[in-house]
Amino acid sequence: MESMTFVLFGATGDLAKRKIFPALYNLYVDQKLPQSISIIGLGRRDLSHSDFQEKVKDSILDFSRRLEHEAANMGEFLDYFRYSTLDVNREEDYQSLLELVRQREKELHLEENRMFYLSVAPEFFETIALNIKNSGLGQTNGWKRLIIEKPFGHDLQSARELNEKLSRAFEEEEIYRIDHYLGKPMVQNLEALSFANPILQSLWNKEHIANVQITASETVGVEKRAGYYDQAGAIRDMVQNHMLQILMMTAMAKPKTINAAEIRHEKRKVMESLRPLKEKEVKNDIVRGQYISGEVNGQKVQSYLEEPGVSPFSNTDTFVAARLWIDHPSWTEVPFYIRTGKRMKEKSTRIVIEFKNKENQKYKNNQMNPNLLIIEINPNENISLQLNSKNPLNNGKITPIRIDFSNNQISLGVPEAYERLIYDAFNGDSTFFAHWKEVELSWEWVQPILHVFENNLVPLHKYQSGSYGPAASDSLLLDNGFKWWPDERLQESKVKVHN
Ligand SMILES: NC(=O)C1=CN([C@@H]2O[C@H](COP(=O)(O)OP(=O)(O)OC[C@H]3O[C@@H](n4cnc5c(N)ncnc54)[C@H](OP(=O)(O)O)[C@@H]3O)[C@@H](O)[C@H]2O)C=CC1
Ligand SMILES: O=C1O[C@H](COP(=O)(O)O)[C@@H](O)[C@H](O)[C@H]1O
Repeated sequence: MESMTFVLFGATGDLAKRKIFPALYNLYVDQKLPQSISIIGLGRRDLSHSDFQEKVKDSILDFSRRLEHEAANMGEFLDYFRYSTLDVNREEDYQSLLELVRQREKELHLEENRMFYLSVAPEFFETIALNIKNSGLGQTNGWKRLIIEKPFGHDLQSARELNEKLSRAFEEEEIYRIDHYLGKPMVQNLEALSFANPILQSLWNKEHIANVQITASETVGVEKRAGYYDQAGAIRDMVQNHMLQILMMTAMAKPKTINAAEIRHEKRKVMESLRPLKEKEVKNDIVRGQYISGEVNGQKVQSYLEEPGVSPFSNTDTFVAARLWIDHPSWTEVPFYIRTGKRMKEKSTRIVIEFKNKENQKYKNNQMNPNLLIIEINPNENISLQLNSKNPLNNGKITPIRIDFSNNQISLGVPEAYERLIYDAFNGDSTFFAHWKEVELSWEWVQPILHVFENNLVPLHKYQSGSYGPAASDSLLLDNGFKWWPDERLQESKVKVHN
């Protein structure tokens, strides 16, 4: 791998502490860091190089997935790090940064490859990009790359403005937009699952698939992020990015070649085929909700409106479910359902593919369950197939059986999303980063929903914390003769019977 300088804006922040330093450390342990690298952290507060190295060390001890931090190795790793004080608005700070970058490039005989990671609030992106350009940091004899964290804009217009400003300093190929869902092993695996398995590939279309359900439910509430979340809601926080990215990865056609350009091209085609929503369709096809108090994992929790920092009159959505249609010959009349919410019964990110069952009528007196392919993304990584089979203990009645292809043993040693993504960015592989066109098309699709939500043109369904969300989200599927899988309300009612 080429030698480089990694410049981290926001190096004293939460994301750096919890994700970025541990990811860099694990890459180091796996010998996946460049042989020669200089890592420069930036923040407003005054820190010496060794203070900063101590912070990096603490973050690894607290958050690294592995504890192979014997002192000798740790010392070598920490020696890559230097710190420079920088206020994003002070031009002279970029000059000091440039001096440090050049000094380290000289000391370590590095090529002039520079990676800039903006782990700061998005309102700083534009200023930083401009200063990178004007200060000379961006003029190199090697390559330059920019990694940015979502949110990429607050709506379509602001996203376009942001992109336009970034593009004054960086080319599209130089921008790596992190969507950490694209770093999850099972999301990355979707492409292999559907295209490397002829059995599944032949079934991956409207002839055989009845509907697709994508769920990202969380048990946590708004946590300490009300300032951001109350302005964003689930629609911006999860749907515009993660949920639509999973949709693209699930519905894309087989690329001509498996490479970044072709995969991103096919993903874009999914978004271009996504049926746009007008106000009427938003009313029919979108359900929004907000949690009230309840019990999650045995703990009583307060309502969204009682959370610190949330406006007591907030109409912010903490739950969104939607029915989507992809107007592409492969997917005509196949509904895709998505839903995401906070303070729900379980933490589960999964895709369920329900297959059509044309043989159902042949078995009289036997209500058959559909075949399901269940792809569990988080917290478990697993693929399972639900089939129908005769049960010898029940007079040969046809009952569903599950075949599990559990990955849990392997997943213990699997790199985390940030490790995979940072490694890919080091290598210039943008396959699992969001292309601007994907981001723009996602905002275009979401924009009418923002309008309807902001003008309160649809009900805000209150749902109990610890539930499966508003019952109205079931109706989206019932309208088409389907239900969410696994059969959750049934499981819920069974639990109640046993109680
Ligand atoms: N935390 C998370 O889990 C996630 C965060 N993100 C995104 O990552 C980004 C960073 O988030 P997070 O780490 O949580 O934020 P924090 O508030 O914890 O950290 C912000 C960082 O920005 C620096 N900073 C603030 N103002 C300035 C300034 N004027 N000049 C220079 N540096 C400044 C701070 O340094 P100092 O105080 O020293 O000035 C600090 O290092 C955000 O865009 C967020 O949306 C995305 C996904 C998850
Ligand atoms: O980006 C975000 O994702 C998390 C959920 O991520 P996961 O990896 O735990 O599924 C969500 O809690 C957060 O609100 C959102 O900003």
